Amino acid sequence: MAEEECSLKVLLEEKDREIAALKCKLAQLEKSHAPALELHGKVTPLTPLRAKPALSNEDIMRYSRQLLLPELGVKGQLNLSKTSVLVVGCGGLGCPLAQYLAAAGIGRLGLLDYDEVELSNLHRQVLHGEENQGHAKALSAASAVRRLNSTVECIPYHLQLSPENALQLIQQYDIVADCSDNVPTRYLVNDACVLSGKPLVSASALRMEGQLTVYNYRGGPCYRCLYPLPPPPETVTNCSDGGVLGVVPGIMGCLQALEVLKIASGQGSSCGQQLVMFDGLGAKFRSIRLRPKQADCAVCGENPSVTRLVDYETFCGSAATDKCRKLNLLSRDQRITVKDYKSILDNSDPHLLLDVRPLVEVDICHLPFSLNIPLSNLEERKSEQIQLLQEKISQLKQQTAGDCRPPVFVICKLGNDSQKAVQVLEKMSGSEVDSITVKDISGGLMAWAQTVDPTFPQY
Ligand SMILES: Nc1ncnc2c1ncn2[C@@H]1O[C@H](COP(=O)(O)OP(=O)(O)OP(=O)(O)O)[C@@H](O)[C@H]1O
Ligand SMILES: [Zn+2]
Repeated sequence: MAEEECSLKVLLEEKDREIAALKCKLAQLEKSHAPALELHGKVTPLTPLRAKPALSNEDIMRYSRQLLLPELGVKGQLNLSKTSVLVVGCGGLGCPLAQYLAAAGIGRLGLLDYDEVELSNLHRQVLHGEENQGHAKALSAASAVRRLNSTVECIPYHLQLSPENALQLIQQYDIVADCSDNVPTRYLVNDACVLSGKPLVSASALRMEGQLTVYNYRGGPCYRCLYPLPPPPETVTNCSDGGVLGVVPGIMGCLQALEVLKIASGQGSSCGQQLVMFDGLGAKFRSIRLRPKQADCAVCGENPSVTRLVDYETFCGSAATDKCRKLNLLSRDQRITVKDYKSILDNSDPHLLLDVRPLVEVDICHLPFSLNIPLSNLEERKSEQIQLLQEKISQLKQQTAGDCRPPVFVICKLGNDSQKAVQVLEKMSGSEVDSITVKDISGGLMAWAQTVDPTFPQY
């Protein structure tokens, strides 16, 4: 009996290995298909969507619960089946949006994203699973959508929407949904929608709040009518900086799906000149009426200056991805690498390590012996915190008798806030803080985790 059990165990282990090898092969195959899809997205024009003459018995069963709605009915359902929607971004908003559009029987769904699935996406990007990590989001979302409703035509685009491809793509769809997370892409999608005459269902979500508007719809304003100029890049916070509770983009993505379905079915959206605001903390929705289309709008106005797509990264002063937002505020001699800092630790050289992240991030992980004063408190010159810093510096001075400008190293998550903190500290005068050598640790704690200590958590 024991022998049988043992050989069964060996067999199972062997099968597990086979399954793992097959999964690995599948992942490689999916990856190798991505460039082909990218090309497909760029060059191949789509065939027009054919209207279904009538609902099949299977359609009637599948959509029966929504067919019963007088607001939709058979006519509305047939309208859905002949509508195509381009989803820009398959992240926190795009996943629930695509899921509900597919479930409701939209005719064609274009799923566009340049990025790959990461573990930190899974709490909100609910079409992707653990096994999709490292895979193209567009492909992962497409296969989840196909599993849900194989009658929906689904076209993944593993590429970045850019001024070179946006018009060609957007012109092929009836409705566009902006589910991206950066300002240049918002202007790009807006302008491409205005120039192609497509309604744009746009939403955003951050922390515990969300917003939704439909632009360029039935004579209503476009995004530029309301925001003629981009915000200064340093005032823009994204989910990887500010955090977001997964269900909040879930709610906003569902609201986007609702507006798309209303437009596609023929019922129409009421958000064409309206901003819907969701406050997750207070569990409240608020709607405000927006100003109308502006005659002097640069793209949809009477004498537009934007008549073709422009360089949106230059216009906004920031990148169209949130991947490489690295500031360069200091000179070389004001910065050290994480490896340099490791040698300082190894040599036990006296110094002070100042961590300028918010407390909530310090609670996630931190280096031992660091002093935490958030950048915002330094900027506001919070007296208690400055006093604490001064005390630590005078202790350091006692340790480093003879060194009149002892070293203070500043660290944060990615090395952007720490540079700002160095500038703030250098401007402080007339105090202990005045007589230090202050340097930024380049790349911050994430560089520390990647190059010095792989056991240090990344977030
Ligand atoms: N110009 C663009 N072209 C294609 N996809 C885009 C573009 N701009 C943004 N996106 C995609 O939009 C999605 C936005 O979703 P979300 O903010 O939830 O995700 P994220 O960038 O993965 O998050 P995090 O900031 O936590 O890394 C991302 O998947 C991003 O790759
Ligand atoms: Zn406008």
